[in-house]
Amino acid sequence: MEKEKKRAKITFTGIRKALRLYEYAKPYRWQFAIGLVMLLLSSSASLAFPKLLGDLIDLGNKGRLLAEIDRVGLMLAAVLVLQSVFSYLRVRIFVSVTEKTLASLRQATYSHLVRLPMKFFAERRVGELNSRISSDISQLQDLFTTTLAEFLRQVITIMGGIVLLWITSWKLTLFMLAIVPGICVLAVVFGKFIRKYSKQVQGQIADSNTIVEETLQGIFNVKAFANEYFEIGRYKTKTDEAARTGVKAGSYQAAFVSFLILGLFGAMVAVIWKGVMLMETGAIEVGALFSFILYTAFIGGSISGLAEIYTRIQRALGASENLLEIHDEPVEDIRLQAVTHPAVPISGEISFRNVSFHYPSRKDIPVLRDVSFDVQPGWQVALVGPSGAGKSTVVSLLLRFYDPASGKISFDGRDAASYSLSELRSQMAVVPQDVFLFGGTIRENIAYGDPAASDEAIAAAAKQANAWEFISRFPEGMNTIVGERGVQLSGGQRQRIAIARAVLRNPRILILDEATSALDSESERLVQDALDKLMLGRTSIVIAHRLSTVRRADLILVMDKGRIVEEGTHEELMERAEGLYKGLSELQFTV
Ligand SMILES: Nc1ncnc2c1ncn2[C@@H]1O[C@H](COP(=O)(O)OP(=O)(O)OP(=O)(O)O)[C@@H](O)[C@H]1O
Repeated sequence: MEKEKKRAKITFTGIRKALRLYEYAKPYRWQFAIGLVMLLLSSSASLAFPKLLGDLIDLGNKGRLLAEIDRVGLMLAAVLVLQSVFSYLRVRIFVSVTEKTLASLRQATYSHLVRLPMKFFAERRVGELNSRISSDISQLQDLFTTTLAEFLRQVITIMGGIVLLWITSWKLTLFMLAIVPGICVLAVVFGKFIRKYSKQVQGQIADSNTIVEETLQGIFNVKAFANEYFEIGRYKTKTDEAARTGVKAGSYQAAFVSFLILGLFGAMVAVIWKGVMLMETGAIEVGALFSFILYTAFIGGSISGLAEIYTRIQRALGASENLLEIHDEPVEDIRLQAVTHPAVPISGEISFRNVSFHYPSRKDIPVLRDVSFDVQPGWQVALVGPSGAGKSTVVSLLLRFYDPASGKISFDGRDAASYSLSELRSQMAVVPQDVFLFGGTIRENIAYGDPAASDEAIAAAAKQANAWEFISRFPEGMNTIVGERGVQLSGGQRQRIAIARAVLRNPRILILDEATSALDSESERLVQDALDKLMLGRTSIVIAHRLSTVRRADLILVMDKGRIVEEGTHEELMERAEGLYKGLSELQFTV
């Protein structure tokens, strides 16, 4: 339903909206204008053809062919040369304008996309966003390089053709115009009908591509669950559906083609019939009739081409609407350069005052209820509690991925909302449970903590994170490529890289999501030791699963169903006979 509405809107406001994309072409508008002039010249040159050929026939008819053939032949050759030169320039200019425009559109879309708030990504699928950047922009490429030029060429051919026809014989022109526009209107209506189907096929193909992408991204899970059959079935359903719609669209397309053939050839026959009748009365000569028929063919061809172009323009409008939807989403206030010296350095004091929160996608389910706590600079705070209690949500709010629905979060006594997002986040570092490594080298992955860091600083961070020892054992050392998502490294090694990243960042607040899966004891010792060094002298908020972490914490916040149900140190909480903490600690937090 929602999609239907969007399609209908394309016709009315689509063009005006899409013109906003003109902004990206603006720097090249003069180049584009020259391209348009070239287009005008090459189209006009092609219009001279039928006229010159008609002249040639008339000359032959009057027996003056030998005397004049060189003149007409030379003119035809000149027209040919001009047309090819103009066309060459037009294509070159249009392609260059398009490539530059689309590059800046791609850059603007991407830079907008990555600055969108978490809420946006939580509600959308990666495949869908991917296709916005790739296929929607390619649709526009088509529009700028060929469709628009074709459209203008056809319009010039139709208008210029009609003017030239009128000069040759207005009677015959009127007769032709009585037939052809009717066919034109029918063709447009028919084209519009077909467009509906091709859009549907496109959507279904996009859906099936999302399945491929998700399956490949989650191939580990697919295989582990032996769910290949399920994915194959899902893909089959979608592609069969697309094929069915495609076949249906194809049968309409076929009917459309035969309609055009019948209509256009029928019109041609009628024009010849009428022309020959006029020739009998001496109103038109044979050469002129010949060029008249050629012009009519040109015009007919252009009109039928227009229907196809109409469809392509509509498709491009749909694509630009999709893109503009991303551009219309409000971005977070993110600075586009590294924050080296924050204007307002924070000390690491944190306070939550009566914070309540629900995720924007599930407004009726409260996730945090009236959460209040205070953290002094340098404290180690452990968040514990059963799964779904809201621990990760507290961290998300701390990072300001979301804003609380009510209540206040402050850093150093100042409202979190009053800090610039980039500055605030630049003073925090996260060591997540599931470490994400990019497909580059180990050095690049560590440098993600501070892209401007020197090689020495990166090596020092690796050493402090107890990662140096295994990195130096690789023949390529720091330049070792980690596979996609770091599959070539063990869990413990990945964690130490993430720790090195955080060391390099030198944050005031460290956020740590402890791994639930047990590492072997040696690896565990190395990771723990690296973390201990990292936590020293900064505030750390740990989603804790290990008893050793909680024992040492300055403050333990025990969460359950979105509330803080107990708080204090390990000793204090163990004194509560019936406490949730006591119960959890007996399970050793390995939930
Ligand atoms: N992006 C989201 N949109 C909607 N609801 C969410 C989202 N993320 C989490 N939730 C819900 O919020 C609640 C708290 O989730 P949260 O991840 O904070 O719990 P947690 O204590 O960290 O759990 P775990 O220990 O299992 O990671 C859960 O009920 C969860 O379903």
